Amino acid sequence: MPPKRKAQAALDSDEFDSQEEENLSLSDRETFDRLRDSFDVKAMAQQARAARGSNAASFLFKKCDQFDVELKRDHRNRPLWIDDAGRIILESFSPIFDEAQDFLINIAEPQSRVSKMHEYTLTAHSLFAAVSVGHSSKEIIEKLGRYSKTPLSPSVTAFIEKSTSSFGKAKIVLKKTLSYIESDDPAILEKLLQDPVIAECRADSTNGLIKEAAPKIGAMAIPGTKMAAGANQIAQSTLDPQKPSDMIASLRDEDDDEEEAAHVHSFQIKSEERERVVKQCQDIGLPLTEEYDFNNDEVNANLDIDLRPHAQIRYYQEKALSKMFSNSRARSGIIVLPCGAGKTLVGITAACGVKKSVIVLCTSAMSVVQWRAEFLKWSNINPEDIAVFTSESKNRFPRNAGIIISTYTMITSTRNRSYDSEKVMEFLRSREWGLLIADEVHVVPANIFKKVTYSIASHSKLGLTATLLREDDKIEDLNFLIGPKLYEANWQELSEQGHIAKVQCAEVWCQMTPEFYSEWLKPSTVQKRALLAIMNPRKFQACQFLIDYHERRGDKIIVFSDNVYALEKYARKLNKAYIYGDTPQAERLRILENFQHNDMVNTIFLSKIGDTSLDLPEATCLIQISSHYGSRRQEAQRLGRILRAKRRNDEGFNAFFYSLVSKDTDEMYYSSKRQAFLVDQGYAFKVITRLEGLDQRSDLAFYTPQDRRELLMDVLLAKDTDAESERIAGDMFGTKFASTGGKARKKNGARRMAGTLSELSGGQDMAYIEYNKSRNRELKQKGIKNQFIRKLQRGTANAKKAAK
Ligand SMILES: Nc1ncnc2c1ncn2[C@@H]1O[C@H](COP(=O)(O)OP(=O)(O)OP(=O)(O)O)[C@@H](O)[C@H]1O
Repeated sequence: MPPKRKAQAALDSDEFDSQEEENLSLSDRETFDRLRDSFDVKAMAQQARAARGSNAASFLFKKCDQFDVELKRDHRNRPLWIDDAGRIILESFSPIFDEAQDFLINIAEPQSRVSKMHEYTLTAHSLFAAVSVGHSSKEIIEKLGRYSKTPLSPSVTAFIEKSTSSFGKAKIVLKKTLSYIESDDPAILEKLLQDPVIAECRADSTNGLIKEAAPKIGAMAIPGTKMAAGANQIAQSTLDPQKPSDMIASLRDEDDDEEEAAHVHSFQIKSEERERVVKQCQDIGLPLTEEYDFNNDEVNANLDIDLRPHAQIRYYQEKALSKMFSNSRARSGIIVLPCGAGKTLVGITAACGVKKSVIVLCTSAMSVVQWRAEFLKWSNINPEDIAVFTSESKNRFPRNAGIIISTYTMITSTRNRSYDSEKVMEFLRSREWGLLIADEVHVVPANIFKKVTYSIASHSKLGLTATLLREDDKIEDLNFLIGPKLYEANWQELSEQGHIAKVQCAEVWCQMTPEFYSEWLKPSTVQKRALLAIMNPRKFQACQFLIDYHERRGDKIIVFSDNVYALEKYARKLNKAYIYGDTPQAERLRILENFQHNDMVNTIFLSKIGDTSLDLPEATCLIQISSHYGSRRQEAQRLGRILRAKRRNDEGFNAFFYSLVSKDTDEMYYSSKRQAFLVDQGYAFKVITRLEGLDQRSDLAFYTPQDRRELLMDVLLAKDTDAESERIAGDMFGTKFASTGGKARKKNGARRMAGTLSELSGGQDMAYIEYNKSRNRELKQKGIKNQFIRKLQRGTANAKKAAK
């Protein structure tokens, strides 16, 4: 029975039939389960029936007083339910779904977007972001009312009015690398200065305010004015890809009719207290805006950069950028796009829009190399104008304006800076930057980002991420560290349109062998038990079986293991190449190059260094054998490695994502936690309880009891440190989470459905040949070069040369 009828049936029966509930697809079930946890389904169904509601979601709103209110007569044509607390359910099967979704994405936080129903929440932050991209309070209330099946409750209306009324009253600006709070209205500043925290952060000790003639910069975007209309026009512009030159022109379009305030008033704050002030202003209900009028900045030199003619911005990239650039200024904030959807090009286009010096911060030196290569690929920037600041190369650009790409660690580490590093840091500190692009921004801890903004005086900041997720729940910090979320794309929509691959996700349950399980049950250290679960021979065989199966289908496979001991054991035993933190850069590039272009190398093993930023469009299958506790962020980013699959637009193409878990161990608990985010993005995880044909395969590793006992001995003799996840210098991922033993999140885990591999993809008749030599060494002897890798290598070599 389709989910809509299923929901309808729930209205017509006294309770949810558990057998029928089993038949729901996982994503629908997940929504029902989660919502049902917080509501009383029976009562909801009765209430909704009483209200004669015949809509799919009506029974989900038991606690809403508004169900005493009549549904609008034409409620069937309206797609939204809004409860008193600002939670919104959108029916994705409504004919006006697209229009309603476009609107909701601007004003509310998406929580869950499974196939038939999407869930959003109105928050103060989301409404602040809505006003900052040109929506007025009146417009928000009117539109929500129009889409809603019931009249808006007064509490929702009041919340919207309150959250939007204080927007734009004061802003934070940068003048000659110093920070000021500025407003047209001195009373607002006086009010701010009455706050003890803000007063303490003031840089000067005078009582008065600085009064200046209003700069050309003009007033802030006022919702409903021509400026805002212009912004909306860009936001709602054609979905067809635009010519890059038009795109940039529209981003830089000026509006001369804007009215200017006669004077502005300001006071200076201590640069190191910038974030504290921004946060405090938010807390007291006077959020500061940060916008950069780059067109009128005559102090900082212009950067000669434009997109190349072949760069065609996709519609969702354009939508995201239009949120940043409406009203001809660059607004600080965060853009959320799925992995592989092209955040780098969004960042590059933003740099082409601002045309002032840009600093890009990444999480690793490898990403730095990739960002540089992408700048050269998509823009006409003079290669000399892009400098790289990493431990290997410490460059500056020679002209007045340029781009520097570096890592968070390079900018924020204070210990033992070399002379060269210190010189570059001085260079970075001494100037104003037009734009700071923060890649993978969700992983940056607040204290690190504070150090960044203290060192780098930038007029605007753009945070890029695929998952606004942090296991320590500090994601809220980003609102004041960078700015509000400007745009978040829908994963399923992009995958339907072929911008990212469609993926079949499965969790494969692997029985522990008796000898491994009896050891696992004994009192032992957490580390040893984890290692026993990872090295479970059944898991090993499942991995081997899946590799064989997918290699035969012509897939290119990445096997992920956080644990380096397991990574090496698996890879060596299966004679596959592997990369982890200690693998030298040249060897990494050689392996990746072979993976992409050598038909003999179809599987590689990667440690968590491959979680992010690796652009391997050949990869079509991913197998995860060990991972970082319940990290939803890692799960999503790993999925991202196959979302860019080159073959994604082939007819009927599917990429595959398998998580192998040892049954009846902690791995099962963590696995379900890990899936929660992806389930919210509409992915359905199947559980494979039995790999058909695996038991008959006598050629698989550890087939004999003797082999299994030997493996067990190895594992028991391994050091506890072997069982730990890899620690990578400068790695910021999940460190906090690790310290809490993975128990930081309260969010529900995903629910699973049983199935067999054949349902997913079918599989039999595998062959296995064992080699003794390390595949890494073998590849070293052969060596293949392609353009992409050569470019990467050339980038590194040039950087090294320049550094000398
Ligand atoms: N508009 C576009 N036209 C053509 N190719 C594009 C476009 N945007 C992005 N791509 C390509 O898509 C691939 C993925 O882009 P990118 O590496 O920027 O993804 P990402 O969003 O940063 O992913 P991750 O979060 O995994 O790092 C790259 O090969 C990039 O060149």
